[in-house]
Amino acid sequence: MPHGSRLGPHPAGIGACTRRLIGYETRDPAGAPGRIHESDFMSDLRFDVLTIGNAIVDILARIEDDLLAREGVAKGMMRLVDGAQSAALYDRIGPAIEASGGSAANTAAGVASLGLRAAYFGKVADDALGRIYRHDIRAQGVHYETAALVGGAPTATSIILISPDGERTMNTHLGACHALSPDDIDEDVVAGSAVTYVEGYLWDPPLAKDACRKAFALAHASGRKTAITLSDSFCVDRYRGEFLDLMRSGTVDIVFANDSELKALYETSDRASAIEALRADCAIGIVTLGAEGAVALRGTETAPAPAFPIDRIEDLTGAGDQFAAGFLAGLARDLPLAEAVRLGCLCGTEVIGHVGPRPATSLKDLAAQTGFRL
Ligand SMILES: Nc1ncnc2c1ncn2[C@@H]1O[C@H](COP(=O)(O)OP(=O)(O)OP(=O)(O)O)[C@@H](O)[C@H]1O
Ligand SMILES: O=C(O)C(=O)C[C@H](O)[C@H](O)CO
Repeated sequence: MPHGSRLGPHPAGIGACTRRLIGYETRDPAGAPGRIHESDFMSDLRFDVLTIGNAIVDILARIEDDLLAREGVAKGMMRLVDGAQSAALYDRIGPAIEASGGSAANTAAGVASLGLRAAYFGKVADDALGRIYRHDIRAQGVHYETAALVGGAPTATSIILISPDGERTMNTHLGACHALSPDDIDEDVVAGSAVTYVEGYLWDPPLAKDACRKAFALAHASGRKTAITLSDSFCVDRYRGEFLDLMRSGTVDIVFANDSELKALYETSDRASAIEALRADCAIGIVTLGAEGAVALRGTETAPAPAFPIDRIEDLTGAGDQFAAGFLAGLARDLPLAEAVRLGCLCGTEVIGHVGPRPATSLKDLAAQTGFRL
């Protein structure tokens, strides 16, 4: 299929597509884009973005890099650990900060912080951390109704080691996330969401990929869009064939990768050729490039944006997650592609200025102060 043709003749983004498919226009007479109109309710479009992911409580601690060498973990990666390994590592770190996390949940929180409508599916246990997690994501304005796991593994945690340069290395105990299954996919929510976005990390627990495939099929059957983040270069190494198949079969429309995930996907060290391969394999591809900003690809269109300057990087946890929030919100609001990338960069910059994976300020206000009209 030619690039971009899955998005139809008006390559104006998710919001535009959805509105076209359901036959209404949201620009008000004054021309302000993206207002929620009565027609939204008539159309059954309930959410701008639905995300699905591993529901994880982050345990964030500053470390010196020699701890990574002693632990035998590569800086910047996510490694899976069991309960005993997690407990042993916890004993070896200094004081920590606990915060609700999980890559796709962080993105949903970012979308809500931007003032858009977000929903989330992810599995916690019926335990203290699970109750905190549920409170936090709802308090952040995200629709979250996934049933908690009763009588099984505990709520997932990730011990996130923050290096002096802000890079984060994650040690994730998936716990209750192993129980996420197709039964947790609320069909009405998928059908009522303009885009369903999942994290590649979901290919680790056994049934979650089936849940994703079910959600993707429902989304497309309802005329909605689908998206995935490749999550981590080691995750790409584990599931390269399946990720490429999702892209080349048209199961996912929008693909997010950072530089190392992109190169891992195409097994090359050459960014330029990998970018062209990504362009050919999906309707919209986005590559985040840390301090170099990011670039989006849609058919023959290439839309780069520089990173916003930042005085001091405190913690890189969640940079890609918040980038995705800004970019998806930009598409939902019909921003030009380069502006959606720029909004993604703005959201990425906010989260690296403090410890923790979710916004510490209103992204809606930050976007308005920076000149975005959402
Ligand atoms: N050093 C930096 N300076 C300025 N902006 C940055 C920096 N690092 C990240 N960002 C912003 O955050 C966005 C996402 O960062 P990055 O490309 O590192 O994603 P990522 O590797 O997926 O992040 P993470 O895995 O830590 O969530 C970038 O496109 C950029 O806008
Ligand atoms: O920093 C990242 O890449 C993240 O995706 C953040 C973590 O996944 C998340 O908060 C872990 O629970």
